Amino acid sequence: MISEIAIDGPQKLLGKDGKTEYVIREVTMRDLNAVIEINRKVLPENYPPWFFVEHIEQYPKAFIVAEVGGKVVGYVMSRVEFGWSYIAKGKTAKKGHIVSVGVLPEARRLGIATAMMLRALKALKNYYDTTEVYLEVRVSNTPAISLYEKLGFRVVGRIPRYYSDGEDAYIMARPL
Ligand SMILES: CC(=O)SCCNC(=O)CCNC(=O)[C@H](O)C(C)(C)COP(=O)(O)OP(=O)(O)OC[C@H]1O[C@@H](n2cnc3c(N)ncnc32)[C@H](O)[C@@H]1OP(=O)(O)O
Ligand SMILES: [Zn+2]
Repeated sequence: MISEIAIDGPQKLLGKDGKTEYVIREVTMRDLNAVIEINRKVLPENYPPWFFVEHIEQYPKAFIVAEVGGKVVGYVMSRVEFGWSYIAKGKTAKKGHIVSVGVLPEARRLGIATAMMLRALKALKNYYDTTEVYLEVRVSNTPAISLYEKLGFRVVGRIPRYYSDGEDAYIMARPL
C-alpha cells in the first residue's frame, strides 16, 4: 500500500472535490506559528511551542504540512520511539508515533489528512526505520477513527481516562 518511490520535495495534489489544489511537504521552522494556530483551533490537546519545535527539529521528514493557496491548512506531527510492539506481542520495536493531526474545517473532506498521513507513514518507514506506527484517538472521534481505519490502522488497546476531560483513548496501530 505504501509505495517505495522516494518522495522528498513538495507534492502538488488535487482535492476530492476535483478543483482544490493543495501541496503537501515537509515542515520547516517557518511553519511553527501556523501549526500551533491550527492545533489550537481544531483540538483540545494543545502543547507549548517548544514541543512543536522539538518535533520539527528531530523528526522533520515525518512532520508533514498541507497548503492551499500558500496557506498552511493542516499538519501531521510524528515522533519515533522504542518500546513494546503493538503488532508482535511480547517483542520490542522501533515505532512511529503519530502525535497530532489537524486540518482546518474549511479544508476538510478533500483527502488532505489521508495524503499527509500516507506521506508521514512512508517517511517513518523509509527514513526512521520504524516497523509499525501507532496513535491515540478519542473513542468518540468517529471521523478520525474512520480516517485511520481506511489507512489500515486497527484498535489494539484502550486507555481509560486518557484525556484531561476523562474521555478514554483507543490505541490504534498498523505495521509499516
Ligand atoms: C492522533 C490524533 O491527532 S487524533 C485527533 C485527530 N484530529 C482531530 O480530530 C481534529 C479535528 N478533525 C480534523 O482535523 C479532521 O476532521 C481530520 C484530521 C480528522 C480529517 O481530515 P480530512 O482532511 O477531512 O480527512 P480526509 O479528507 O483525508 O478524510 C479521509 C476519511 O476520513 C473519514 N472522515 C473524515 N472526516 C469525516 C467526518 N466528518 N465524518 C465521518 N468520516 C470522516 C472518512 O472516512 C474520509 O473518507 P471520505 O471523505 O472518502 O468519506
Ligand atoms: Zn500520542
